[in-house]
Amino acid sequence: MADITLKSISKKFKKDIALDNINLTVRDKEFFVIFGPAGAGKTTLLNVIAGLYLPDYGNVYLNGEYFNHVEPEDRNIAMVFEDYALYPHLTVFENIASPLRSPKYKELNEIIEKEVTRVARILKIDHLLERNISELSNGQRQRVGLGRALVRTPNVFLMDEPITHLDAKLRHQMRAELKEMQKNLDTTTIYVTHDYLEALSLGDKIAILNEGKIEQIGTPDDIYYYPHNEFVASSFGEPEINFFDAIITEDKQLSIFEEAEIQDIPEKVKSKLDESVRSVRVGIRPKDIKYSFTKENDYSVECSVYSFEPLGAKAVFTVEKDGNQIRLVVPSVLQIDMDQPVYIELDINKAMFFGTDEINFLSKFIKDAKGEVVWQS
Ligand SMILES: Nc1ncnc2c1ncn2[C@@H]1O[C@H](COP(=O)(O)OP(=O)(O)OP(=O)(O)O)[C@@H](O)[C@H]1O
Repeated sequence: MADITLKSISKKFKKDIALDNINLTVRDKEFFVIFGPAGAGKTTLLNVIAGLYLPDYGNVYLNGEYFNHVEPEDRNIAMVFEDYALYPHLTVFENIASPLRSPKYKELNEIIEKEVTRVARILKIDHLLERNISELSNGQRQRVGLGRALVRTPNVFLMDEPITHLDAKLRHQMRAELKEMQKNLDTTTIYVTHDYLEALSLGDKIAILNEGKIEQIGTPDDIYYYPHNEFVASSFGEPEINFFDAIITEDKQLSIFEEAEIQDIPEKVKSKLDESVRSVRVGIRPKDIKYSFTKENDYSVECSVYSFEPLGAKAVFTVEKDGNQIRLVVPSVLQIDMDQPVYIELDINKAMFFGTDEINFLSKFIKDAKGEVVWQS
């Protein structure tokens, strides 16, 4: 069993703050995803957990025990990196077996045989064991890299973008396989990615990191449906969510476009709106905007066509209103005349409401006695 807790972790490189007061707990057997853009601090965080970097401030605990002073090689943590440095002159079997032959783990041949076969089966490379690394595809090499980490039954797996280099089709396949593999492994895993689909599909929990700070921690549903702020909402979803400035009227109704009818605010949002709130930001995902080519009701507004980008069965249709671009998802068979007017209607029941400070009115978080944000799961 292995759970990991980070308390108030901060790390600087000269003047660059890579991690800024990180607090999180990864529970035993959880698949915990760390998601964030380039330079967010994801790899630094893994290195702190692995013991490769000492934090400037804060503590790491394993199963509640203070862990900062434990040397990396004594942590029993296995790391899988994006560039899986394999031994090119050895077979797949020998590559996977290599950690078990190291002086630290020196295992009997019989045990090595059993373990390598077990891992190779999980990764579906058992038919490749006698091949040389040079005879493998990139995807197969990636699996050998994973196999080499899996063979050790560590306390924790740390995976740093392990499938980023694969082409889209293979990545999709590996994503499904990683998920299946995780069920069989039963080992706490911390997985770094900047791919939001990977985060949503693999994570039991996701922590969103941005400029060294945690923006939100939650289940994939929490993150997608209750993003804590505009940064999180924009990071999950393709095409990106649309934001509108809107006015709350005296009788608590919503006005987004001057020429459209004001609308009722969904009850659950209304009850959270303070009397003094007069302006909000409304976030609506592209799939939640209806379109038509004739005006159908008083809630729709006229826009002009900006662009039409077919992507297989679906297309991204961008329209323009008062100089702002609004993204919609439509079937790609739609015939669009660039000069025709288009009417859009926002599905307010699917909208997210953010304050002018970009914080979502409905996201689940509380503040502790010190005023620090504590995420509810
Ligand atoms: N060894 C180092 N020396 C100096 N600065 C560093 C070092 N490692 C990371 N940084 C800086 O710390 C910040 C966080 O880097 P980190 O590699 O952790 O981000 P990341 O989220 O993993 O990014 P990416 O997705 O691009 O790998 C960046 O500003 C980076 O330039």
